[in-house]
Amino acid sequence: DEWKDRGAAVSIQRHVDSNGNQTHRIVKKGVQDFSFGRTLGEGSYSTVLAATDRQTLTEYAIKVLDKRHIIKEKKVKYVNIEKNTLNRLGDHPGIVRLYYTFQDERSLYFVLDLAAGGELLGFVKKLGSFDEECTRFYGAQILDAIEYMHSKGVIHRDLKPENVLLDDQMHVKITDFGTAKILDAPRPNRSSNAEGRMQLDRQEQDFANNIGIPEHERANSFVGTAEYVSPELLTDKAACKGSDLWAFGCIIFQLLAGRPPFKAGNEYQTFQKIVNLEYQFPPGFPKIARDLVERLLVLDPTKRLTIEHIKSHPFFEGIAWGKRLWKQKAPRLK
Ligand SMILES: Nc1ncnc2c1ncn2[C@@H]1O[C@H](COP(=O)(O)OP(=O)(O)OP(=O)(O)O)[C@@H](O)[C@H]1O
Ligand SMILES: O=C(O)[C@@H]1CCC(=O)N(CCc2ccc(Cl)cc2)[C@H]1c1ccccc1Cl
Repeated sequence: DEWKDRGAAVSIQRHVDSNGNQTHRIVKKGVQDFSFGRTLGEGSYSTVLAATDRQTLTEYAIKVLDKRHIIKEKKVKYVNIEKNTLNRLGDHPGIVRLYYTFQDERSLYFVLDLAAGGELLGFVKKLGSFDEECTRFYGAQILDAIEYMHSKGVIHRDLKPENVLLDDQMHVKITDFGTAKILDAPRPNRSSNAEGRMQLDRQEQDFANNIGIPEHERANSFVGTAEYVSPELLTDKAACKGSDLWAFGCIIFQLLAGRPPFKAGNEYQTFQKIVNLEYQFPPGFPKIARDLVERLLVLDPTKRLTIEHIKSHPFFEGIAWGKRLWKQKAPRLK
């Protein structure tokens, strides 16, 4: 049997030799242990390939990062954040799991759950919008995963339909934790401003300093995705757990309306709409969903609904939270 230390590429195999003596073999997974298949997608610094473990025939998605490119683009810290965050979030059905990492001279490899269904965004675009039942199911799975992340002290900070993947059962698998924030225990020397909010971390400071500067001219700033960025991140305060719930509100709106609430000609105009809370519901937007969204898209993060309140909101009436949510069949997207 194998004992896997997740996040490392090591597995220890218990072995009994012919004289019945028990021995242990340290087995390090590497490129040779997998046969690589089709390209699932490309990121700015990565390529994601389907791959099969030659021994167990298990299928994975392997994210391959080019070291030279990462170093050139000064993204080494994102790689470490992604790895450390995924290692912390290893035990939830709604979050892409990291099984191994290994490297060779040119690349870093992350062996992840295969989300064979692709991106939720693809389905929203294909169908135009979701009906209430589908929005309720996918919203509930996304919220359940957010609750787990927050319970582990992780803020995603870039939640959007592109980062909500789907597995072969069409269940949610959230990915892309390179820009996540790990809420480490407040260090004694960390000051916090009036409302006791954590001070900006470097990424947020970078971002705050670069608002309005076109991406290509920014000096290494952290960029969430304009349409889903929360107002507190724009008015140069630190992101908080409420920032993920702002993005959640935007996602619920988008699933039902077929477009995000805040969208303008360019990023800067989108930011203006966000900080001025300038958005309209399309005619026919369901009333109870409207009530939920209005209580999430609130400028003051401390005034947004908490996860507990969202779960008991009438919009989620009938949802069985917890394990059952992940056992049931996904409603057919139509
Ligand atoms: N676990 C996975 N299973 C299946 N497909 C995946 C998986 N992870 C990523 N992908 C696909 O691969 C593509 C690249 O993902 P990756 O995380 O490398 O970059 P990205 O985050 O999309 O881009 P960027 O790095 O610019 O933010 C994505 O479009 C995604 O749809
Ligand atoms: O943190 C770890 O698990 C190891 C520690 C040993 C090690 O050398 N690496 C790679 C460090 C690294 C990060 C970025 C670049 Cl561009 C190059 C090397 C780390 C690593 C290995 C494989 C995949 C990801 C990472 Cl961060």
